[in-house]
Amino acid sequence: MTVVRPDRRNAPADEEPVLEVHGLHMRYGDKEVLRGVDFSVRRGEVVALLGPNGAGKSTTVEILEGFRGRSAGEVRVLGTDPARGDERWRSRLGIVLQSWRDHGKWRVRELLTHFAAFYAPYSTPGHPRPRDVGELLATVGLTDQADQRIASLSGGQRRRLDIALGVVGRPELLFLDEPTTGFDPEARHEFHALVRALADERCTVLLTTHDLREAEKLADRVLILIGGRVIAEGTVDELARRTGAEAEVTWTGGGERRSRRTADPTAFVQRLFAEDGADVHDLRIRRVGLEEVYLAMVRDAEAGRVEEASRRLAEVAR
Ligand SMILES: Nc1ncnc2c1ncn2[C@@H]1O[C@H](COP(=O)(O)OP(=O)(O)OP(=O)(O)O)[C@@H](O)[C@H]1O
Repeated sequence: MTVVRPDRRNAPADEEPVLEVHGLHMRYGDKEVLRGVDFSVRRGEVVALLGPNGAGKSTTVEILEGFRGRSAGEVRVLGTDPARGDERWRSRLGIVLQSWRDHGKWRVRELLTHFAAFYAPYSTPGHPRPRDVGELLATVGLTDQADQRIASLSGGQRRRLDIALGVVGRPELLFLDEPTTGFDPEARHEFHALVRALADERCTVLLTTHDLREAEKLADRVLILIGGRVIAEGTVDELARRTGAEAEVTWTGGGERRSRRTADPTAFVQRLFAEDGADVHDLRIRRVGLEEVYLAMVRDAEAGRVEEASRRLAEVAR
Protein backbone atom coordinates (compact mmCIF):
# COMPACT_ATOMS: atom_id res chain seq x y z
CA MET A 1 0.00 0.00 0.00
CA THR A 2 1.31 3.45 -0.87
CA VAL A 3 1.44 5.82 2.05
CA VAL A 4 0.76 9.43 1.14
CA ARG A 5 2.10 11.82 3.69
CA PRO A 6 2.75 15.53 3.77
CA ASP A 7 6.33 16.56 3.07
CA ARG A 8 7.34 17.73 6.51
CA ARG A 9 10.81 18.63 5.38
CA ASN A 10 9.69 22.03 4.14
CA ALA A 11 9.90 23.79 7.48
CA PRO A 12 10.57 27.55 7.28
CA ALA A 13 14.19 28.01 6.22
CA ASP A 14 14.97 30.31 9.17
CA GLU A 15 13.72 27.76 11.71
CA GLU A 16 16.51 26.26 13.79
CA PRO A 17 16.79 22.48 13.40
CA VAL A 18 15.43 20.51 16.34
CA LEU A 19 18.43 18.18 16.21
CA GLU A 20 21.90 19.07 14.97
CA VAL A 21 24.80 16.65 15.12
CA HIS A 22 28.27 17.45 13.71
CA GLY A 23 31.33 15.24 13.89
CA LEU A 24 30.00 13.14 16.75
CA HIS A 25 32.57 10.67 18.04
CA MET A 26 32.12 8.10 20.78
CA ARG A 27 34.66 5.70 22.11
CA TYR A 28 34.16 2.99 24.74
CA GLY A 29 37.69 2.25 25.98
CA ASP A 30 39.69 1.69 22.83
CA LYS A 31 36.63 0.82 20.77
CA GLU A 32 35.49 3.68 18.53
CA VAL A 33 31.76 3.24 17.98
CA LEU A 34 30.85 6.61 16.41
CA ARG A 35 33.40 8.03 13.98
CA GLY A 36 32.01 11.37 12.86
CA VAL A 37 28.23 11.22 12.77
CA ASP A 38 26.54 14.18 11.04
CA PHE A 39 22.84 14.87 10.59
CA SER A 40 20.13 17.36 11.37
CA VAL A 41 16.38 17.06 11.80
CA ARG A 42 13.77 19.77 11.30
CA ARG A 43 10.69 20.43 13.39
CA GLY A 44 7.85 18.01 12.68
CA GLU A 45 9.95 15.46 10.79
CA VAL A 46 9.73 11.74 11.56
CA VAL A 47 13.20 10.31 11.04
CA ALA A 48 14.23 6.67 11.34
CA LEU A 49 17.78 5.83 12.40
CA LEU A 50 18.65 2.41 11.00
CA GLY A 51 21.72 0.24 11.25
CA PRO A 52 22.81 -3.30 12.10
CA ASN A 53 23.12 -4.56 15.69
CA GLY A 54 25.93 -2.75 17.45
CA ALA A 55 26.08 0.09 14.89
CA GLY A 56 25.73 2.71 17.63
CA LYS A 57 22.08 3.76 17.31
CA SER A 58 21.30 3.55 21.03
CA THR A 59 24.61 5.25 21.83
CA THR A 60 23.70 8.13 19.50
CA VAL A 61 20.21 8.42 20.93
CA GLU A 62 21.46 8.29 24.53
CA ILE A 63 23.89 11.14 23.78
CA LEU A 64 21.06 13.20 22.28
CA GLU A 65 18.88 12.48 25.32
CA GLY A 66 21.63 13.72 27.63
CA PHE A 67 22.03 10.31 29.30
CA ARG A 68 25.51 9.67 27.95
CA GLY A 69 28.56 11.89 27.46
CA ARG A 70 30.40 11.96 24.14
CA SER A 71 34.05 11.76 23.16
CA ALA A 72 33.91 14.64 20.64
CA GLY A 73 31.61 16.57 18.34
CA GLU A 74 28.87 19.17 18.46
CA VAL A 75 25.32 18.30 19.42
CA ARG A 76 22.32 20.63 19.79
CA VAL A 77 18.93 19.32 20.82
CA LEU A 78 16.16 21.93 20.81
CA GLY A 79 18.95 24.50 20.71
CA THR A 80 20.76 23.13 23.78
CA ASP A 81 23.81 20.95 24.28
CA PRO A 82 22.27 17.86 25.93
CA ALA A 83 25.28 17.60 28.26
CA ARG A 84 24.02 20.87 29.78
CA GLY A 85 20.25 20.35 29.50
CA ASP A 86 18.23 21.49 32.53
CA GLU A 87 14.82 20.33 33.75
CA ARG A 88 12.96 22.81 31.52
CA TRP A 89 14.82 21.44 28.50
CA ARG A 90 14.13 17.87 29.63
CA SER A 91 10.41 18.66 29.98
CA ARG A 92 10.31 19.31 26.21
CA LEU A 93 11.55 15.80 25.38
CA GLY A 94 9.68 12.52 25.35
CA ILE A 95 11.61 9.30 25.68
CA VAL A 96 10.42 5.77 25.06
CA LEU A 97 13.19 3.45 26.14
CA GLN A 98 13.57 -0.17 25.10
CA SER A 99 11.77 -1.50 28.18
CA TRP A 100 10.28 -0.31 31.42
CA ARG A 101 10.88 -2.72 34.29
CA ASP A 102 10.43 -0.60 37.42
CA HIS A 103 7.41 0.37 39.46
CA GLY A 104 5.75 -3.05 39.15
CA LYS A 105 3.56 -2.43 42.20
CA TRP A 106 2.18 0.84 40.85
CA ARG A 107 -1.10 0.93 39.02
CA VAL A 108 -1.19 2.15 35.43
CA ARG A 109 -3.21 5.36 35.92
CA GLU A 110 -1.34 6.12 39.15
CA LEU A 111 2.09 5.95 37.50
CA LEU A 112 1.00 7.98 34.50
CA THR A 113 -0.55 10.65 36.76
CA HIS A 114 2.65 10.71 38.84
CA PHE A 115 4.83 11.35 35.78
CA ALA A 116 2.32 13.78 34.28
CA ALA A 117 2.71 16.04 37.33
CA PHE A 118 6.37 16.63 36.46
CA TYR A 119 5.35 18.50 33.30
CA ALA A 120 2.67 20.78 34.78
CA PRO A 121 5.08 23.61 35.81
CA TYR A 122 6.25 23.82 32.20
CA SER A 123 2.78 24.27 30.71
CA THR A 124 2.14 27.33 28.53
CA PRO A 125 -1.11 28.50 26.87
CA GLY A 126 0.32 27.54 23.46
CA HIS A 127 1.62 24.22 24.71
CA PRO A 128 -0.54 22.80 27.51
CA ARG A 129 1.26 20.13 29.55
CA PRO A 130 0.65 17.39 30.55
CA ARG A 131 -1.87 15.56 28.39
CA ASP A 132 -5.11 14.44 29.99
CA VAL A 133 -4.33 11.04 31.50
CA GLY A 134 -7.77 9.52 30.81
CA GLU A 135 -7.63 10.54 27.14
CA LEU A 136 -4.11 9.22 26.82
CA LEU A 137 -5.08 5.86 28.35
CA ALA A 138 -7.82 5.60 25.73
CA THR A 139 -5.42 6.58 22.93
CA VAL A 140 -2.94 3.83 23.81
CA GLY A 141 -5.70 1.29 24.52
CA LEU A 142 -5.15 0.89 28.27
CA THR A 143 -8.45 2.17 29.66
CA ASP A 144 -9.44 -1.31 30.84
CA GLN A 145 -6.07 -1.77 32.56
CA ALA A 146 -6.02 1.68 34.21
CA ASP A 147 -6.30 0.25 37.74
CA GLN A 148 -4.19 -2.84 37.16
CA ARG A 149 -0.73 -3.25 38.70
CA ILE A 150 2.08 -2.78 36.18
CA ALA A 151 3.67 -6.12 37.11
CA SER A 152 0.50 -7.87 35.88
CA LEU A 153 0.46 -6.28 32.41
CA SER A 154 1.30 -8.33 29.32
CA GLY A 155 4.45 -7.43 27.37
CA GLY A 156 2.48 -5.54 24.72
CA GLN A 157 0.42 -3.67 27.34
CA ARG A 158 3.59 -2.66 29.13
CA ARG A 159 4.94 -1.34 25.85
CA ARG A 160 1.77 0.74 25.40
CA LEU A 161 2.39 2.18 28.85
CA ASP A 162 5.99 3.00 27.86
CA ILE A 163 4.63 4.98 24.95
CA ALA A 164 2.04 6.75 27.10
CA LEU A 165 4.83 7.74 29.52
CA GLY A 166 6.86 9.05 26.58
CA VAL A 167 4.13 11.33 25.26
CA VAL A 168 2.29 12.38 28.45
CA GLY A 169 4.29 15.63 28.61
CA ARG A 170 3.26 16.56 25.05
CA PRO A 171 6.90 16.51 23.90
CA GLU A 172 8.31 18.69 21.14
CA LEU A 173 10.83 15.95 20.38
CA LEU A 174 10.12 12.26 20.91
CA PHE A 175 12.76 9.52 20.97
CA LEU A 176 11.40 6.06 20.21
CA ASP A 177 13.82 3.17 20.69
CA GLU A 178 12.39 0.08 18.95
CA PRO A 179 8.89 1.15 19.97
CA THR A 180 6.73 -1.69 18.72
CA THR A 181 8.66 -4.73 19.93
CA GLY A 182 6.02 -7.11 21.28
CA PHE A 183 3.06 -5.36 19.67
CA ASP A 184 0.30 -7.33 17.99
CA PRO A 185 -0.70 -6.09 14.50
CA GLU A 186 -3.61 -4.03 15.81
CA ALA A 187 -1.49 -2.32 18.46
CA ARG A 188 1.15 -1.65 15.82
CA HIS A 189 -1.43 -0.10 13.52
CA GLU A 190 -2.75 2.10 16.34
CA PHE A 191 0.77 3.09 17.28
CA HIS A 192 1.52 4.18 13.71
CA ALA A 193 -1.62 6.33 13.74
CA LEU A 194 -0.46 7.87 17.03
CA VAL A 195 2.97 8.75 15.58
CA ARG A 196 1.35 10.35 12.55
CA ALA A 197 -0.98 12.36 14.83
CA LEU A 198 2.05 13.52 16.86
CA ALA A 199 3.85 14.58 13.69
CA ASP A 200 0.75 16.49 12.57
CA GLU A 201 1.03 18.41 15.87
CA ARG A 202 4.61 19.19 14.70
CA CYS A 203 6.22 16.91 17.26
CA THR A 204 9.60 15.79 15.89
CA VAL A 205 10.24 12.06 16.15
CA LEU A 206 13.54 10.16 16.06
CA LEU A 207 12.88 6.46 15.80
CA THR A 208 15.25 3.51 15.92
CA THR A 209 13.88 0.24 14.63
CA HIS A 210 14.89 -2.98 12.94
CA ASP A 211 11.45 -3.19 11.36
CA LEU A 212 12.06 -1.76 7.90
CA ARG A 213 8.38 -1.83 6.98
CA GLU A 214 7.69 0.27 10.03
CA ALA A 215 10.45 2.72 9.07
CA GLU A 216 9.08 2.89 5.55
CA LYS A 217 5.56 3.55 6.79
CA LEU A 218 6.40 6.13 9.41
CA ALA A 219 9.53 7.97 8.44
CA ASP A 220 9.73 11.06 6.26
CA ARG A 221 13.44 10.42 6.07
CA VAL A 222 15.80 7.56 6.86
CA LEU A 223 19.37 7.72 8.21
CA ILE A 224 21.58 4.66 7.80
CA LEU A 225 24.32 4.31 10.39
CA ILE A 226 27.06 1.86 9.46
CA GLY A 227 30.72 1.75 10.41
CA GLY A 228 30.31 4.63 12.87
CA ARG A 229 28.97 7.11 10.28
CA VAL A 230 25.69 8.02 8.64
CA ILE A 231 26.48 6.63 5.20
CA ALA A 232 23.15 7.54 3.60
CA GLU A 233 20.11 9.66 4.29
CA GLY A 234 16.99 10.58 2.39
CA THR A 235 13.48 9.41 1.64
CA VAL A 236 13.12 5.76 0.70
CA ASP A 237 12.61 6.80 -2.94
CA GLU A 238 15.73 8.96 -2.90
CA LEU A 239 17.82 6.15 -1.46
CA ALA A 240 16.43 3.70 -3.99
CA ARG A 241 17.31 6.07 -6.84
CA ARG A 242 20.82 6.63 -5.49
CA THR A 243 21.54 2.93 -5.27
CA GLY A 244 20.51 2.66 -8.92
CA ALA A 245 17.59 0.41 -8.04
CA GLU A 246 14.94 0.01 -10.71
CA ALA A 247 11.16 -0.14 -10.40
CA GLU A 248 9.18 -2.95 -11.99
CA VAL A 249 6.21 -2.08 -14.21
CA THR A 250 3.80 -4.91 -14.99
CA TRP A 251 0.69 -4.78 -17.18
CA THR A 252 -1.53 -6.89 -19.40
CA GLY A 253 -1.36 -6.11 -23.13
CA GLY A 254 -2.30 -8.20 -26.16
CA GLY A 255 -3.77 -10.77 -23.77
CA GLU A 256 -0.40 -11.39 -22.08
CA ARG A 257 1.10 -10.38 -18.76
CA ARG A 258 4.19 -8.23 -19.43
CA SER A 259 6.81 -6.60 -17.25
CA ARG A 260 9.70 -4.16 -17.56
CA ARG A 261 12.33 -2.94 -15.10
CA THR A 262 13.13 0.75 -15.40
CA ALA A 263 14.80 3.53 -13.44
CA ASP A 264 12.11 5.98 -14.59
CA PRO A 265 8.71 4.27 -14.37
CA THR A 266 6.77 7.51 -14.95
CA ALA A 267 8.41 8.12 -18.33
CA PHE A 268 7.99 4.47 -19.27
CA VAL A 269 4.27 4.46 -18.40
CA GLN A 270 3.72 7.69 -20.34
CA ARG A 271 5.32 6.10 -23.42
CA LEU A 272 3.35 2.90 -22.93
CA PHE A 273 0.04 4.76 -22.88
CA ALA A 274 1.02 7.03 -25.79
CA GLU A 275 1.88 4.01 -27.93
CA ASP A 276 -0.76 1.50 -26.90
CA GLY A 277 -3.03 3.05 -24.26
CA ALA A 278 -6.21 1.24 -25.37
CA ASP A 279 -4.60 -2.14 -24.71
CA VAL A 280 -2.95 -1.52 -21.34
CA HIS A 281 -4.77 -3.15 -18.43
CA ASP A 282 -4.12 -3.93 -14.78
CA LEU A 283 -1.02 -1.72 -14.63
CA ARG A 284 1.16 -2.00 -11.52
CA ILE A 285 4.37 -0.28 -10.50
CA ARG A 286 6.45 -1.87 -7.80
CA ARG A 287 9.07 0.46 -6.44
CA VAL A 288 12.08 -1.00 -4.70
CA GLY A 289 11.43 -1.04 -0.98
CA LEU A 290 13.58 0.12 1.90
CA GLU A 291 14.49 -3.47 2.72
CA GLU A 292 16.24 -4.02 -0.62
CA VAL A 293 18.05 -0.67 -0.42
CA TYR A 294 19.10 -1.22 3.18
CA LEU A 295 20.33 -4.75 2.62
CA ALA A 296 22.41 -3.61 -0.37
CA MET A 297 24.09 -1.01 1.82
CA VAL A 298 24.75 -3.43 4.65
CA ARG A 299 26.24 -5.90 2.15
CA ASP A 300 28.55 -3.14 0.86
CA ALA A 301 29.52 -2.29 4.41
CA GLU A 302 30.21 -5.89 5.33
CA ALA A 303 32.42 -6.20 2.27
CA GLY A 304 34.44 -3.28 3.66
CA ARG A 305 33.09 -0.85 1.15
CA VAL A 306 31.55 1.70 3.56
CA GLU A 307 33.88 4.46 2.42
CA GLU A 308 33.20 3.65 -1.20
CA ALA A 309 29.43 3.42 -0.69
CA SER A 310 29.25 6.71 1.14
CA ARG A 311 31.49 8.48 -1.43
CA ARG A 312 29.37 7.12 -4.28
CA LEU A 313 26.15 8.25 -2.60
CA ALA A 314 27.58 11.70 -1.92
CA GLU A 315 28.60 12.02 -5.59
CA VAL A 316 25.19 11.01 -6.89
CA ALA A 317 23.45 13.31 -4.41
CA ARG A 318 25.38 16.34 -5.68
N1 LIG B 1 28.50 1.05 28.10
C1 LIG B 1 29.20 0.46 27.13
N2 LIG B 1 30.47 0.09 27.32
C2 LIG B 1 31.19 -0.50 26.36
N3 LIG B 1 30.71 -0.76 25.13
C3 LIG B 1 29.44 -0.40 24.86
C4 LIG B 1 28.63 0.22 25.85
N4 LIG B 1 27.41 0.47 25.30
C5 LIG B 1 27.47 0.01 24.04
N5 LIG B 1 28.68 -0.52 23.78
C6 LIG B 1 29.14 -1.10 22.49
O1 LIG B 1 29.01 -0.10 21.50
C7 LIG B 1 28.51 -0.64 20.27
C8 LIG B 1 27.24 0.09 19.88
O2 LIG B 1 26.21 -0.25 20.78
P1 LIG B 1 24.73 0.35 20.63
O3 LIG B 1 23.91 -0.26 21.73
O4 LIG B 1 24.81 1.82 20.56
O5 LIG B 1 24.31 -0.24 19.20
P2 LIG B 1 22.86 -0.32 18.53
O6 LIG B 1 23.06 0.15 17.11
O7 LIG B 1 21.85 0.40 19.32
O8 LIG B 1 22.62 -1.89 18.54
P3 LIG B 1 21.25 -2.78 18.60
O9 LIG B 1 20.63 -2.65 17.24
O10 LIG B 1 21.79 -4.15 18.83
O11 LIG B 1 20.39 -2.26 19.70
C9 LIG B 1 28.33 -2.13 20.53
O12 LIG B 1 29.46 -2.79 20.03
C10 LIG B 1 28.25 -2.25 22.04
O13 LIG B 1 28.78 -3.48 22.46
